[in-house]
Amino acid sequence: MSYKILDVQNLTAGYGKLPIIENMHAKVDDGQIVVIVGPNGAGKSTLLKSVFGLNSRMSGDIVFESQSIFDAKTSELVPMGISAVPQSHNVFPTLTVEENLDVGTFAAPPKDKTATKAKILQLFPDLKDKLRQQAGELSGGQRQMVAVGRALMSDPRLILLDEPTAGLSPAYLEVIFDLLLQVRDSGVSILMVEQNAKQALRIADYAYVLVNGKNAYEGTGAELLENDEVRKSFLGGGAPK
Ligand SMILES: Nc1ncnc2c1ncn2[C@@H]1O[C@H](COP(=O)(O)OP(=O)(O)OP(=O)(O)O)[C@@H](O)[C@H]1O
Repeated sequence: MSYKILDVQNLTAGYGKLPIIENMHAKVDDGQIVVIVGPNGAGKSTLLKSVFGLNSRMSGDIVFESQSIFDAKTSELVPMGISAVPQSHNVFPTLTVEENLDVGTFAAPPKDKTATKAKILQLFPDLKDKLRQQAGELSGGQRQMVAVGRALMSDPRLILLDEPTAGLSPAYLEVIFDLLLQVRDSGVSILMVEQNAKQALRIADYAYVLVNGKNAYEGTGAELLENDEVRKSFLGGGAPK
């Protein structure tokens, strides 16, 4: 099977000369949500940073839409169709919601900014009447919508999300995951790191468990939720729900 969107092959990457992830693989196909889970410090964020050109890629390859991006800089990746949402500080609190969305067009202007913004507001209707409000005044969940919305403003085909539900209440968690399903169904593939592993696996088309910088398990979200070892070691035990 060929992977149309992203193919991370045998990747070793880290910071300076220190490797954190080693010989790792991960793939994202068209229209998929792919989730990376694993213990603290496993290297999940490091993988996302490597794909987005934010740290040292040492060996292996990263292929986006059949083209190697192993040596590409972040500033080149956004116009190619990759966007990212960092884990924290991901909105400009003193800018309005609309200004935050507009920032997302700076690195790669969409073909039709008005149409792209309208599409995003259709996905996140909660933001419609808050366009002139400062992003810092919004709830955590709404801020997360702004951050994802901003990433979508460059019309990406792949977005990288680092713990989109970090710090959110359990009620909001479901809201954000539902929205991500809608984003996927709108034609944008998602590679996402998540601490709320059980819930994230429920929406995952495919998932990888990363341990100590190496691939440990992989499968569809449903397969991993039913895997006894994965459940015991990474999902807090208990029967699948
Ligand atoms: N900028 C950096 N420079 C040096 N080492 C780093 C840097 N960022 C992260 N590390 C190290 O890389 C390792 C993996 O960190 P990473 O943030 O990728 O893990 P993670 O799986 O995302 O963890 P968490 O779930 O806690 O966010 C850790 O040992 C961390 O200390």
